[in-house]
Amino acid sequence: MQESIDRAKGLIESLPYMQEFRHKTVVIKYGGHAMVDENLKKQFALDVILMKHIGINPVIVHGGGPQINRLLDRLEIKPCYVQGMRVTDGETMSVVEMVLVGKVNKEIVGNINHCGGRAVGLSGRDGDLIYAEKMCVSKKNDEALKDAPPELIDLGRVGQVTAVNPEILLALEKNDFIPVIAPVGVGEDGQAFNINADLVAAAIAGELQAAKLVLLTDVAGVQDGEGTLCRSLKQDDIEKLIEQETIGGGMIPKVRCCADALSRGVVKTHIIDGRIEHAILLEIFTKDGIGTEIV
Ligand SMILES: Nc1ncnc2c1ncn2[C@@H]1O[C@H](COP(=O)(O)OP(=O)(O)O)[C@@H](O)[C@H]1O
Ligand SMILES: CC(=O)N[C@@H](CCC(=O)OP(=O)(O)O)C(=O)O
Repeated sequence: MQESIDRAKGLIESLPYMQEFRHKTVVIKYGGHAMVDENLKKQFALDVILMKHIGINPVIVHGGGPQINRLLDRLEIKPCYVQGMRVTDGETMSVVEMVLVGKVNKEIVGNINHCGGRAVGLSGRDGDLIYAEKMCVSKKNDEALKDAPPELIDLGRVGQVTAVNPEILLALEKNDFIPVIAPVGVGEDGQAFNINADLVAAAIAGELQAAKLVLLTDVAGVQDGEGTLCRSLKQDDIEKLIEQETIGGGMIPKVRCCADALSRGVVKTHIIDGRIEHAILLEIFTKDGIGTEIV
């Protein structure tokens, strides 16, 4: 009996958060490293469906870096990254679009719908959702690129978001669908751009004036210099921690995306471990959460 009572108490603990976020938008970035196995993928789908059922508007932006690398490997194409961005020539762009839009996106949509939700998959090219332009990488302040010849920093079809056209998302929300977005944008030439999924999630969260942006990754959150999890960070701390090299690698674009989303009016951002079952629910509906919040 006590176990059942505790379960009910757990539900009541969530009530204030359910009330707070009803009718609000929560953008979830579902990173490729968080898509570990079938069980975890199903739990993710169930979390999203539960959010939708209690009146929250979840919008999913997914990645798929490791999944792209697996196909590139089979095609014997070596992946190459500059400052966390995949150098994307024409052939790689076809693989990126095939994997993100054709495979990963459909798998997420399939899981949500199979579990009883109503998801619709989109790429940034659908309904002109994400406009993009070529991203230029500066060699300035980058020791690793100091001696690189100029052609080495042409990232090819890597894009950055120039605008989000939310029309299609609003139409889906009105009809109670859950949008699942692949991070491929459209350029002025009508061609596809490969965009880092964190950047897309931040731009969409800003455009929709989301209550939250939640990034699911493969670490517990942001760690301090001693390796301890930071429960809460302020937007102003971020550049300082990058300068001190406490934050490095793939975490740099993540925290910068959070700062960018906050500047665009998103209320709170979170970086959490997507490999934990029900990570999103634990972060949003419990007092302590499980990862790092950036406010
Ligand atoms: N201060 C830090 N706290 C946590 N992770 C960090 C930190 N500095 C660097 N990292 C690295 O950032 C990585 C997360 O970025 P990345 O692998 O690009 O994530 P994803 O594939 O989910 O987009 C971590 O696995 C970790 O190695
Ligand atoms: C330009 C660029 O690097 N694009 C990423 C898009 C996918 C992504 O961001 O996936 P994760 O979130 O799983 O890393 C890529 O090609 O891997």
